[in-house]
Amino acid sequence: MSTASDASGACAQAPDAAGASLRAHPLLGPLAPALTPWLLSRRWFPHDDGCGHDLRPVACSVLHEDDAVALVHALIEDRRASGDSRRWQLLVGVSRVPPAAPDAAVFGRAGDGRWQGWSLYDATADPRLMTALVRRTLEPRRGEPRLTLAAEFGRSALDGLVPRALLADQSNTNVVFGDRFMFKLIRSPQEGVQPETEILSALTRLSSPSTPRLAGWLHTADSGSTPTVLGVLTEFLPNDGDAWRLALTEAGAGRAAEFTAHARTLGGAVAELHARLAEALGSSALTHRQIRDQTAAMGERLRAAVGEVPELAPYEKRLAALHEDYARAAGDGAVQRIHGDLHLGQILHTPDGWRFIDFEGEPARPLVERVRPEHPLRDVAGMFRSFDYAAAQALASGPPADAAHARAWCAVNQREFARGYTAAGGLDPDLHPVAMRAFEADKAVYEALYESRHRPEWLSIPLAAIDRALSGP
Ligand SMILES: Nc1ncnc2c1ncn2[C@@H]1O[C@H](COP(=O)(O)OP(=O)(O)O)[C@@H](O)[C@H]1O
Ligand SMILES: O=P(O)(O)O[C@H]1O[C@H](CO)[C@@H](O[C@H]2O[C@H](CO)[C@@H](O)[C@H](O)[C@H]2O)[C@H](O)[C@H]1O
Repeated sequence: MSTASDASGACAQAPDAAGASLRAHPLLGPLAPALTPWLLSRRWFPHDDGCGHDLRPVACSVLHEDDAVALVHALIEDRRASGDSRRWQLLVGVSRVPPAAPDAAVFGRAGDGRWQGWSLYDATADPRLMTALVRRTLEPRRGEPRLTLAAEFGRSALDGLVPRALLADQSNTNVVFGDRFMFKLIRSPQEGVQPETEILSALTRLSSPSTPRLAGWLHTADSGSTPTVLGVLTEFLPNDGDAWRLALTEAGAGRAAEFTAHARTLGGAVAELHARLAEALGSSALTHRQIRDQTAAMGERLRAAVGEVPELAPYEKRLAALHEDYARAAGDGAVQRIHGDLHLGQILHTPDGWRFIDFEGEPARPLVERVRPEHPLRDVAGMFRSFDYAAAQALASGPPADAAHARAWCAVNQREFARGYTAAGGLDPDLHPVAMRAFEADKAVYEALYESRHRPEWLSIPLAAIDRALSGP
């Protein structure tokens, strides 16, 4: 597919060009002119250079239809000019009259065809359609659509529960069913073992209190092919927010000591989570081969990120040297399943203590990489990075910005977190400085890629951290 760049090098590809293949599809064709620009502008859809997208239908079915409203399920592949390709999952509502959903969810009207002129919108925002999704997939009819909700409870448990979409779209879209269940629609599903269902299923069998219980999962059910997990249903955990909100609130209000106490208990909770993950899914000694593979993977991620985020280029050699340092220093550690994308926003503050959610791993990575056993200090490094983000957000941006105060707040909370982690049986990060430096840098490189794709205005946070780490003594 040809793409055009303007004089500044920015891409001038129109959404029309990206959606050419969708327009030829019998069902999606009339929806494509409105659907394509909406998809390209979602928070969960990567905004790299906005260029070179070629969207193609993979599967499409009508999950519900009456004379007022329809629910269309679609899997769409985005083939990039760069050679990458990723799948995206959409639930589109089609309504004859203005839909039972907030205005912000509505993105246009259908062109010609059976729904000509009907409103198009994100169906996750419509309680009727989310109820229809559950009914239809709990008891799929023979033939199309081949989607099944495998439920770990009696079928009636969801009856009468009113669905409500969470407003904050992150990597996925979450819908609460009557404060009893949380349904996560995975926006970029991949074929194969899905880490969140695998981990939550194992921890649920163990009756682990660290996480919500797994209640079910939505998956494709084509015979002969590996299922793709499309959604995850868990127990809803009543909470008064996550650790990220708490950190920003308390740091912003100058109540530093309060959060420092939380940092310590967070460390303890992560150590307990790691112990439960090892018990449920095993652990093994880190081998030379794994060290080589991990080092090579960090190098590949770095090269790919530099290709997409030119601001990383000046640091590339020094970052690669940190990977080599890790390869030389890594010795007699152990690997096990970890959270994989741990940050303050993944830990809910509940009346029963800290609870961990979102075991998907880093959403941009292939599933095979996300289910590998890893060094547990990777999660600790993720948390250290998150304290840095919180400090940058709460203390180092906006007036009165105070970079020195932010750095001190971050350091104290990292230290307390590490103490809590070690006291509860985790490794002492201070005894593994080379691994910690490599893992924090690797995470910051991932974050630079994530921010440049999804929140370019936050890119300076990981870049500043990389700069500090490499300019230090
Ligand atoms: N089991 C749960 N109980 C209560 N709230 C939850 C639960 N799971 C997720 N949430 C809420 O939904 C938000 C997004 O969930 P998450 O799994 O992190 O989605 P994403 O993959 O899009 O980041 C969380 O920040 C939290 O507020
Ligand atoms: O949406 P997910 O929770 O699956 O994770 C992705 O988005 C996160 C941001 O929402 C991102 O986390 C980064 O920003 C956080 C602050 O918003 C910060 O606390 C984390 O340390 C930082 O990595 C995460 O990397 C990404 O995978």
